[in-house]
This record gives sequence, C-alpha cells and structure tokens, in this order.
Amino acid sequence: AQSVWGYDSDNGPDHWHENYPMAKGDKQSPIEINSKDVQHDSSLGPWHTSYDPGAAKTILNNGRTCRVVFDDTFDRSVLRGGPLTGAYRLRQLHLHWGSSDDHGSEHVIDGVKYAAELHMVHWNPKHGNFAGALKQPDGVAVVGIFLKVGKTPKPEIKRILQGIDNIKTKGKEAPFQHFDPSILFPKSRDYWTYHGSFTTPPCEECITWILLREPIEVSSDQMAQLRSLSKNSENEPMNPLVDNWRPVQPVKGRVVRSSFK
Ligand SMILES: N/C(=N\S(N)(=O)=O)N1CCCC1
Ligand SMILES: [Zn+2]
Repeated sequence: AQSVWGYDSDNGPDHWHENYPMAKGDKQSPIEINSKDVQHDSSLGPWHTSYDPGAAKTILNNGRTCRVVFDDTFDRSVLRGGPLTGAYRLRQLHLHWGSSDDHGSEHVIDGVKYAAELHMVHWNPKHGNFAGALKQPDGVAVVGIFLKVGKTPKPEIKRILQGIDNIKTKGKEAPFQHFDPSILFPKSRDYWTYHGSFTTPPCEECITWILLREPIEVSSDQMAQLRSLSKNSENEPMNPLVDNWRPVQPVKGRVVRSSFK
C-alpha cells in the first residue's frame, strides 16, 4: 500500500509527519553533532554491557533494514552505566546504510557521513514492556556505532554479513544464534549522548542516544554485500535495499554531552 512509510520520494522522511505527527517534534533524531557545541560532562561514567550470546535468535530482512532480534523476556542481555539509570534490555540491532560508501549514516559528525550506522536497541524494563517504554522519555537506549570503509575491516562484522546471505529478500528470516554483539564494539568506549527519538516512524521521543566516537571498519565489498539485500520479496523484482537513513533533524536547543574531552 502506498501509505506505508519508507525512504522513497512518495513515502520518505519528508512525508512521515502526515501519518506520524511526532516526526515534527522538538526532540527528533538523527542530528548533526558539531564538536564545538558539545559539552564534556565529567559526571558521565563508562557504559557497560553484559550480553548473553544465547539470547540471539534470528536475523530478518523487513524490507527496510536487516535486524537481529534477541530474547528480551528477562534481564539476559543488558546495557547499563553511562547516562543511564538501571539496566536496559537488548531487544534488537539493525543498520542504516547508503547507496555508496560516502554516505549512509544517520547521525553526522562535524559534517562527516559514514557509510553505515549500526543501532543496538535496548529498553527499560521498569516500564513493563517495550510498548510501554516507547511512551517514556527514559524508555529506550540505543548504542550507535559508525561503520567506516577502510583497509583493515573488523573481522567480527563478518558474522552479520554471513547472516545476510540467508535473508536476501523482504520477509526472509533465518536463525542467528550464539552471537554476542559486544564483539562489534570499537576499542574506545568514548561516546556522545543526547535525548532524541526513533529515526523511523512513529518517531517516539523516548531514546537516550549513546553514540560511539570511534567508528569500526568494514570493507567496500562488505558494504556492497549489504546493498545486495532487496527491499522486495522473492517473487518481486530485485530492488536494492539502500539509503534507509533519515536526514538530520533540528537540534532545537538540545545539548549533546560527551564522556571525553
Ligand atoms: N527506529 C528504530 N530504531 S532506531 N533507528 O531509532 O535506532 N526502531 C523502530 C522499532 C524498534 C527500533
Ligand atoms: Zn536505527
């Protein structure tokens, strides 16, 4: 149906507010981060994860991204510390990427767009369930990792790309088990944090963003593999799943804090 949101000219980010009014809110994501406006906050401690590899379940192509889902029925894989109070449960991870290596990330850092951006979505169990957490300003925490095309790709990213081979078309889902996503983290734990929203409709403003300063490296071939996913199902023409990123949104006076100087 045409009304379903997407990233094309007739249903893309400029149209989302027509069906999802929150998309025009004052705390939308992504944003551009300008280092000159960032405030170092010495009270921002380190963030920590404790992920159970056994919580990983499946990898899915939903026609808009590729997503790995985890068992979040109890505190099995959690994120804590940094700007957060309490333990947030890992629910899923997914990516946003471009049609070429020079763009694709959602957040932009001092004018730099990375080839892709990986999001690890966690929710605060004090709000009962994920749906309840979406209605709260402290409901969700997303760790964002930038993917940069380089000559020494991070070997661990291969695991995600192997999974991608089994979900080439929309609606395909495959087992994806025994996976600890913390292997994807860069060396440095430095991060920026600010309050924002989901970058897809309904764009609820329930997210504490934790964006890692150090990108991880991927190869151009690995990016090409990501772009070989199709937006369409297997009995429809191949339509490359690319440019599934939302443009930066107004900062509206929000302050981005950093854990580093
Ligand atoms: N937009 C989203 N995450 S994101 N791109 O804001 O991290 N999600 C929508 C449903 C669950 C995650
Ligand atoms: Zn995302």
